Amino acid sequence: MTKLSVNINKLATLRNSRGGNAPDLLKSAKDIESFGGQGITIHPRPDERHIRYQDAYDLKDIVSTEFNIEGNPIPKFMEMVLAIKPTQVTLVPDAEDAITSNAGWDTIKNKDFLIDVVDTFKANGIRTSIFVDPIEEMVEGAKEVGTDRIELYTESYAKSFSEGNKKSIVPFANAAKVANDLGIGINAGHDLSLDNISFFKEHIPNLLEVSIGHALICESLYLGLENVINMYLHRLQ
Ligand SMILES: CC(=O)[C@@H](O)[C@H](O)COP(=O)(O)O
Ligand SMILES: NCC(=O)COP(=O)(O)O
Repeated sequence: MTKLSVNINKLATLRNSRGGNAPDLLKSAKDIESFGGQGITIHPRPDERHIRYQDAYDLKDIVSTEFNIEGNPIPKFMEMVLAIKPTQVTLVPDAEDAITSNAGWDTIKNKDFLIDVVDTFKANGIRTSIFVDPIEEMVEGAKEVGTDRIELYTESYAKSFSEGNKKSIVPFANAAKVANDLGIGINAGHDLSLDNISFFKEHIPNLLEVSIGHALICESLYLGLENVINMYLHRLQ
């Protein structure tokens, strides 16, 4: 079974657009869990345009499933994650002005830096995951760094799949084989959706977790949040 971690960044974006507290992020997180979500993911960015650092602290006592915090391990981010001690931290190399995540780590060039960061989080009992493109050398580099898991950056798969090209799964299946051979856990995320999730899961053995936000919230506008979560759970069995 693959766990579904619901990324609630988009709910924070909606809330922030009016400056009040609707939708109530803490209530939404609890509701998502009661609808069957097996984790809550947030990705605070330095400009706090959606999830704010304070949201992360407030969610600490609310999330009772797996809490996954994603971001670039700048000092402010590291301090926050170490104070909250979520289930998992996912390291993403985003530039400050990135609209959304747009690349995985070069785990070879950044080896020493990542070893320090991963060691720090693991010493504090926090599971680590490193966001990588589906490149076999980057998965091998992640192993060298000592991370518990990788998160496969799935935008290229999602884009090609929507254009009818299913061959884009190949690099992901190859990267997953390397990860499985090396004993690293596999997560995945970015632009996964009700349309493309089943094919992805079918081809990635031992897919432990997917984090999904943008498409899931878009789909919920038409189908309802509880219904959509259950549609994902059905596809991830
Ligand atoms: C790592 C990843 O792919 C997601 O966390 C994605 O970056 C969500 O961030 P935004 O909601 O800011 O697009
Ligand atoms: N790690 C990926 C994530 O949390 C959600 O990405 P998206 O579904 O919003 O593209």
